[in-house]
Formats: sequence, structure tokens, C-alpha cells
Amino acid sequence: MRRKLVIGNWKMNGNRAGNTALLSGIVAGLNDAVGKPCADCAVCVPAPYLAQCQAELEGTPVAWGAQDLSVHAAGAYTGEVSAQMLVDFGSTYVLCGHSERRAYHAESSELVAQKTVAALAAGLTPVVCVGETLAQREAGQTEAVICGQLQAVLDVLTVEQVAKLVLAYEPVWAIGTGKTATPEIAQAAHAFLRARLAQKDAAVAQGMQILYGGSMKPENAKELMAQPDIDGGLIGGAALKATDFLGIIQAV
Ligand SMILES: O=C[C@H](O)COP(=O)(O)O
Repeated sequence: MRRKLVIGNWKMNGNRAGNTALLSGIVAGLNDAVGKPCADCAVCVPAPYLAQCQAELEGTPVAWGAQDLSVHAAGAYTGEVSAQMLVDFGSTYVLCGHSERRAYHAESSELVAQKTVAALAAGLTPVVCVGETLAQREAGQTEAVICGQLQAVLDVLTVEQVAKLVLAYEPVWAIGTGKTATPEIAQAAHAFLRARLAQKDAAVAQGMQILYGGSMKPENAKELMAQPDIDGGLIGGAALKATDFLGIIQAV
């Protein structure tokens, strides 16, 4: 039985005072919940706030991490942040290949694969994001696109390394638009991804947490998470309000 995982991706949002209010709200909500939460949870924050997460989340049920990393270990790479720097601040997770990185920073699937390798080498858990645009879906290319994005990563990893990944399916047309994929559409994509993973290794495919991302909210989370191949959520907008984020965790 795969454990559910809910990750909040703050994107480029936050400030010190607001972060404290949000994080303490999440922690208080989890502590108030009756029994142990049935999902693991984490926040992926802008790199400058990793120290704040470490100071305010250590010892709580909320893990933290970053939204991107460099493929390089160190050196003359102005503006880049290495995997080891993320580890220095207690990060567990790092997003690799979020669609906004692919679209606005021209990240290729090959670069995403290299970032995944760098994250694993530092002991981080990469959350590899895949997803098609609306034009690609309408052209019937969804499976080819997400398969290509996944394959680029699988090509450079051993089975043991693949077992350490988290995968996120985020249809670009559902991100920040309020247009959530229906549970059936999301389930079909997740099942497809799991079948592709099974071609690498059946047991690893069965154990892989595949998160859904794209306008997930407390109101639609329950139905999405009830799908057999949806193992949690990668949450954008709704991760910026403690009650919404907790509502999604409670929907598990
Ligand atoms: O990483 C999170 C996704 O991009 C989803 O964002 P959203 O929940 O605002 O649609």
C-alpha cells in the first residue's frame, strides 16, 4: 500500500512573516487532527526561505525542500543553487522539471534528467514533474509527451535510483487555471505512467508515489485521491492558505 504524499509548491510566493503564519497554521492543524495524518506532507519553498523552514519545521510532521537545483556541484554558476546547499538546510525534496521551469527557463527533458541525478547524488528525493500542454492534449499527444519526459529520466538512472523518485503528473492546462483534470483523466495518465515505469521494473512501479498537480483544492481532492494510481498531490495555489492545504491533507 503506497502512502499518500501532499506537497505544497509555493512557487515565487512568500515573505518571512507570512511564511511563519502559514507554517505554524499547518503544523497546528496537523497537531489538532485526531490520530496520525494519513498522508506525509511537505512544502517546496523559494530557496531563501529554506533556513526559515529548517528553523520552524524541524521536529514537526512537515518536511521541506526546494523547487529547483543546479546540475553542478559548485563553481562559477552565478545564480545557481546546488543540491548540497539544499541539503545544508535540511531539505528532503526538490522539484525537477516543473512545467514552469520547462516553459520559462527552456529546461529540456535531458537537463531535468541531469538535475534528477544531481539531487539523488546528494541524498535528496527528486519530485520529477511531467505533463502536457492543452495543445498537445488536443493533438492527441498526451501519452507521447509524458512518456518522453519520463523516459529521459529513466534512461539515466538505475532501477535502485528510480525507486527513490517521486513522480508528479501535472497537466499544464490545469495549473493555476481552476480547470482540474477530471479524476478519470488524471487516473488514466497516472496508470499510463505506472505502466511505463513497470517496463523498467514492476516492483518499483508498484511502489512509486505518483502525485497529481493542477488546481487541486479541498473540494476536489477527495475524488482525485480516491483513484487507484493517484498517490497524493502537488499543490500550488491552495498550498498558500493553511486551511486549504490542511483540507487537502484531510481529504486523503
Ligand atoms: O506545482 C504545483 C502545480 O503547478 C499546481 O499549481 P496549482 O495548484 O496552482 O494549479
